[in-house]
Amino acid sequence: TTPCDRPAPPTAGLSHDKWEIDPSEMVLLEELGAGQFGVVRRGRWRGCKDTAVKMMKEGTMSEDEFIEEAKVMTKLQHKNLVQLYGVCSKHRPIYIVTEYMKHGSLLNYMRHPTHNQLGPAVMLDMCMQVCEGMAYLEKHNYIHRDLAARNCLVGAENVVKVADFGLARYVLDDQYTSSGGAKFPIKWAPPEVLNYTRFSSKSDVWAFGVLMWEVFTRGKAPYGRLTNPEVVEMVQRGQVLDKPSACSNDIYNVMRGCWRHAPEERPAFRVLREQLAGVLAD
Ligand SMILES: CNC(=O)Nc1cc(-c2cccc(-n3cnc4cc(C(C)(C)C)ccc4c3=O)c2C)cn(C)c1=O
Repeated sequence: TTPCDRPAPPTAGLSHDKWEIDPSEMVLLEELGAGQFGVVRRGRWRGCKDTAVKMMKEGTMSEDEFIEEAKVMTKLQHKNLVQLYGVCSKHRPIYIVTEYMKHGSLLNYMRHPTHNQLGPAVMLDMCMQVCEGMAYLEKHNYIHRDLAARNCLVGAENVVKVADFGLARYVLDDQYTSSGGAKFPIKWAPPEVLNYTRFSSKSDVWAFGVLMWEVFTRGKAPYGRLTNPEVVEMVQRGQVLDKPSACSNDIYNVMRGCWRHAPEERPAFRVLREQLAGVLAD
């Protein structure tokens, strides 16, 4: 039998005993795109397991710290998290090997004309799936730090999973890491992150509210063409995003709860899950 028929290892890793993946068992296929760390390609492990392989461009990531953290990340396993299978760290560039999601990013999926017909029920279900994955991270005291529709991925049957959780900590580009940098995700950041870069699961909740807005506007850019300084000014003043037309008042009230100025006033993901379930039922 092909190795994929072997019973799955008790852990998420691709091999039975370690997170170190043997690159000779990985066939690299087409390029999927480029992210913060360089090129990502589809891969085939041991001839049958679909994977995505991030090939870490030199100087983009603090690699040793990440390799240490990878052991923790591979233990985070949930149906709405993109599974980290392991790393190839014995050569340069190092590879980060994860589960493959065939429809790509949630943002592009929502913007795609054929998915533009997705109704509010499907949109709400997608938000609920992201919420489930985030509630799991919250339970494990794990902060994403860059939750947005672009950092979620879509698989078969509208399955949505949260990707690249925690990786922001290992980015070396200070255009991305400093709140004044051009690549800092200002439009997904709450006041305490804008002012003190104080990340928490409650700052992930703020970002989740913006992700809900992205989903219900079918992939619009939050705050339109406003510049980052203009958005910072608006958010400090307590002004929040308007209700998307595809969104009911109940759903918009859930979003607004995520945008309360004080982090402790925002609902935890485990509470958001109940709120969204309540709306689903209506
Ligand atoms: C058609 N199907 C697909 O394309 N599937 C897939 C595309 C990607 C993919 C392709 C290119 C770039 C990126 N990408 C994007 N943003 C990133 C952002 C960060 C942070 C640190 C800024 C959050 C880190 C890494 C990345 C990153 O690797 C991804 C996730 C990953 N996976 C697992 C797929 O199944």
